[in-house]
Amino acid sequence: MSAPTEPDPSPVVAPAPTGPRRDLPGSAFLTAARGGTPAHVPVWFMRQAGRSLPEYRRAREGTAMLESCLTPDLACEITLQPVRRYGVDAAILFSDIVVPLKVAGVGVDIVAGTGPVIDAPVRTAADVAALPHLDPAQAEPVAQAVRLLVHELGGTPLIGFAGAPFTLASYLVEGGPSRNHERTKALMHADPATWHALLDHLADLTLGFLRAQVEAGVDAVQLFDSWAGALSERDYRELVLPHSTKVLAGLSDADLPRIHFGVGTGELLGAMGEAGADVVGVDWRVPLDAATRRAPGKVLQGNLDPAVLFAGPDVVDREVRRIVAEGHAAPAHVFNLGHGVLPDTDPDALARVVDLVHSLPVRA
Ligand SMILES: Cc1c2[nH]c(c1CCC(=O)O)Cc1[nH]c(c(CCC(=O)O)c1C)Cc1[nH]c(c(CCC(=O)O)c1C)Cc1[nH]c(c(C)c1CCC(=O)O)C2
Repeated sequence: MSAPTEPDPSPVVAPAPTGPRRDLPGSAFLTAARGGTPAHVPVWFMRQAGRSLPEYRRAREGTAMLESCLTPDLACEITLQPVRRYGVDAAILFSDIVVPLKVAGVGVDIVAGTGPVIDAPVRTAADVAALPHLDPAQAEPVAQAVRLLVHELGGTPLIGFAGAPFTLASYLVEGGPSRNHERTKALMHADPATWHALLDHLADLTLGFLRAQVEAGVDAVQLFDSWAGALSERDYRELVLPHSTKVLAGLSDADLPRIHFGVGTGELLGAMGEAGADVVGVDWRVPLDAATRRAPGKVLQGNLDPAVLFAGPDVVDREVRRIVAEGHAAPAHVFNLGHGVLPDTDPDALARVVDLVHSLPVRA
């Protein structure tokens, strides 16, 4: 008879961050994200820092994407650019969802115009077992950028973020961006034990990366499960939700708003809210008054189609007014796009959106 085996010790999660978080009672973003009534409808944009801004293109000249993310002064400057230009109600840390993989030692690069590319895709149990863990010290350049930003931002809150386990797994398994996620779905269905081991590993990595940001002083976090909309609700609930729940639950003691976002997730809005988010991000496919019925009790974030910004000021004006009015059905609303700013977007179109959102009523 074999000796009883020790139970597998679950990875030790760092203790709750105890440092004082900034108190920003005047922040419209934090008030709305907590379900309160802000002085105006808060607005920020996913990918507000990036190629649509000439000052970003100048700052990035000659520096590779991941190197920019890991250079605290540069990451700080790029994060501040859209706050200065637009007067948005929140900054989002300039980083990328593959940064924690990179600093942990996974071979990954971001190829301009393509996205993240992985040197050695992860497809077997042995590949999963060989994945490195994240030592919090490896996140130091990111923590340093957060500390610089908290100092520079004054009353504007800073949103930290990470990629959710499924979206990270899709890049790792496919080896790069994928339209159909076929290798990822093959692994999850053909070898669920390896799949769950992979997602559990990524949940720990993501949580460790978010906690490093929280300890450095971010005021809210967003978990990007950008590609979750590729899944049926049934598969999402069985194969993904427990792992995203682990990440969001691991931050519950930090007392900050947690946003959960994906694209094409109309069918998943309820489940994504159940994962433990305070705020659910909605793309442009579902109007906010319908979204609030699918994710009852959740603050909503969204949901202007980023392509509408190319349709001229009258169309944008009409769409912004419609979205703010539909947002009145939710407990609170944070205005945003339904996905990231497209690189050819005219910054003046975004500036007009900010001014218009700020002028519209918070309640019906
Ligand atoms: C899926 C995903 C990635 N990265 C991210 C996601 C989740 C959000 C989403 O769904 O868009 C998250 C991300 N990436 C970036 C941010 C910056 C913060 C912000 O929102 O302003 C955030 C929040 C910077 C970036 N991340 C990237 C850029 C462009 C790089 C450049 O300027 O050359 C930026 C500003 C690169 C990147 N990184 C990724 C892609 C698909 C790309 C685009 C590839 C390209 O078109 O060149 C992976």
